[in-house]
Amino acid sequence: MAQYTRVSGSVGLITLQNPPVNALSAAVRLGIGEAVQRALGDQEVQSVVICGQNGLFCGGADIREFGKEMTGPPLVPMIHAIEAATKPVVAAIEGSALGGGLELALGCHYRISHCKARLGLPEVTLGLLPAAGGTQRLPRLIGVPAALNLITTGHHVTAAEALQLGIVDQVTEHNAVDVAVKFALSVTGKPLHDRRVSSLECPAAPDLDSLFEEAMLKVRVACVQAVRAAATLPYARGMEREKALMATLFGSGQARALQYFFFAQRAVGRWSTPGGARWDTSQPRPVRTAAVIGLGTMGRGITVALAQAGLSVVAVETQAKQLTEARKAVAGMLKRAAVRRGTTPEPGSITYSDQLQAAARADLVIEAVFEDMEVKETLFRQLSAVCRPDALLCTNTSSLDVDHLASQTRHPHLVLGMHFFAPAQAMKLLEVVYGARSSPTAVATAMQLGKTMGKVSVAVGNCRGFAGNRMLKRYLEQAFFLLEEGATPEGVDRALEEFGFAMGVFRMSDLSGLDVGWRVRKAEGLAQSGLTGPSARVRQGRRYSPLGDLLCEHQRFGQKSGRGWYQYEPDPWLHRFLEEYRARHGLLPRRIDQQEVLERCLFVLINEGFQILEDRIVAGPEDIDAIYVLGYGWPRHRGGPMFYAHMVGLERVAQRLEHYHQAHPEVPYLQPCGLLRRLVASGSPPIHRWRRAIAGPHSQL
Ligand SMILES: CCC/C=C/C(=O)SCCNC(=O)CCNC(=O)[C@H](O)C(C)(C)COP(=O)([O-])OP(=O)([O-])OC[C@H]1O[C@@H](n2cnc3c(N)ncnc32)[C@H](O)[C@@H]1OP(=O)([O-])[O-]
Repeated sequence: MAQYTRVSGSVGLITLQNPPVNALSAAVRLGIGEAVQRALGDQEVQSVVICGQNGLFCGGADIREFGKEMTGPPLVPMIHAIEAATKPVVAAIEGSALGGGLELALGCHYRISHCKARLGLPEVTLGLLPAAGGTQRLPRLIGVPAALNLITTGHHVTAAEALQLGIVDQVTEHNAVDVAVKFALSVTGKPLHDRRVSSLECPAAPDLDSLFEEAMLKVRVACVQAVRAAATLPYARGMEREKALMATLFGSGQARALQYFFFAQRAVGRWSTPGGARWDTSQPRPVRTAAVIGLGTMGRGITVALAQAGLSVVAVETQAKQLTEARKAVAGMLKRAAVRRGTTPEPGSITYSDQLQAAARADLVIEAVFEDMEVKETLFRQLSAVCRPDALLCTNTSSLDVDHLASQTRHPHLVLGMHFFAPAQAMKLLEVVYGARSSPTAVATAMQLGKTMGKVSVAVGNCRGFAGNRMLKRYLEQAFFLLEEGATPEGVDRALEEFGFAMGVFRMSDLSGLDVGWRVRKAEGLAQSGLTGPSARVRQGRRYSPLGDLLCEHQRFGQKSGRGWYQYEPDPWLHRFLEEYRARHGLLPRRIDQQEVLERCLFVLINEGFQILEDRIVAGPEDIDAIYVLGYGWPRHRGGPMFYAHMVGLERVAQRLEHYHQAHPEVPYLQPCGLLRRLVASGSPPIHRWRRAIAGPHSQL
């Protein structure tokens, strides 16, 4: 909706009203159109101001309407009508003017922005282009190079940057609506022709062709083609081109996946646990001081993330040398981040200590010591004695049992996992792992703290590997099996990288270090050296590949040792090693195509995702997708593993898993899990219905 009032005698004020972000829904478009007509027809009104309620101009088109049949008046003619108005129209931009919101403002004759506002055309991040005149008006207003940059990256700019670029006419520290009303009074009666952006000539830029060619290479082809139309065609033909290009994008799988993921990231904030704790009934506690115990790579990153979020941090490391190094490294990270942001580093909110006692007054403690249960058990007992009785005690373990650690403390309801991803100061994902006894307040507090640190927090139940690493294990396992059967690391990685992963599984393992997993497998009794014959490839009655262990026995730990699955210097060793390994175990190599690589690696991971949903480790498929896109490099334009399964079709996923299970009966995880089978049997409902379908006693399956 849009509210119309008259203010200061002669200014028609139109306020967009559609909480929370004043998205341009059908009702809002209708409301704006009617209000504009009213203002233009009102004899008393000399000028018009458009603003949004609650300090936010407009978050753009209503993404929830995408993919549904269009209702209500379209956006483009409405913006045209505003631009064609014979009374000056001023946009008062507060909060955000994004996508269709900025395009609406570009249709106005003047733009006044509050200094804290952010502006941008993020459509490309949703697989779309700014098709409400954005690709035609923005280049005419600020020139092709700057417009191309904003449109093809989707980056937001600050009000100050927008002023410098020429997107807005004035920036104010005061109430932008009041300033815009005064401004509207001052421009009453002034000619409007050269204020209509669509009638401007696109400013000439040298060497436009090479600019477009370069931008084309950056893939955002449709956006580039549309902006090229602005530079080369009259406005009306440019608009036709924009519309045609948008039509090709609108129904694409990529756009659907990106829009799904936009909402998935937000859906994970509405967490719930099988015990009945929920985001809307659990109150987080304020956290002002946090302690980090253990200042290795993870501890340092966590310290930086907490300090950047404005908390006081007590950083504890008992080894003197490590403490000195950490202090230097943290200062360096904070400095580099400040330079990137164009600010100065915050004055020290971090205190360092080599004594655990220093954590005594912290509201929350995150331990990031060596991944070893005995070390962590001892630490939790000590923390429980040293810290405040109401302090939250969190572990950054990536796989150890949170319930067991909780049982070492006096207040197990205050113990949680906070599983960060490296580098912890940069990665957007946080798994908040609740144990059987974790209190709703503890979960809410950790979830909120993650958000304060700018992360997407996902609530996950306690199980081996939690959600992300539990699924990863199955994916890695299939990759090893494929090598045994004849594939090469290059071939597997190529298939995954062409699918969209930034790095294939072997390249990724080399980067993170092969010895880490080896140590875990040794502790679990899986990695055993010297085994020969059939028993070498079987553990706990299931197929097991010792390839990763053998590589480590040859001191190939990945990039850190100069070689792993790849040879970082000329070295035919690995292929010979694989041939000998296959011969030793009587494995006949065969040609493995890309389809098999993808299906075996990805469908087994998806199958484990369904098992995790069935075990109620996470509340919905969005949780898994957020974890995989933000923490494990799953290509965002494919929405996440569970959305991908929905796109491929559950029946096909189940059939292919069944097929591979028949070929490899010794790998039980290839068998479609119960939930996947039941979803298929109930007609493969779309992904937004899975949550309801899974929900315990009311299950519809
Ligand atoms: C021809 C067409 C051409 C134009 C195309 C476009 O404009 S494409 C659009 C281009 N625009 C964009 O891509 C901008 C997307 N939006 C944003 O970047 C941010 O929301 C923000 C910066 C506006 C506010 O940040 P913040 O941290 O204050 O808030 P938050 O992010 O937590 O969101 C709060 C709630 O609002 C919901 N919601 C948000 N936007 C939309 C929407 N457009 N629609 C519907 N819903 C939307 C969001 O799901 C959440 O709902 P929940 O979970 O509470 O049910």
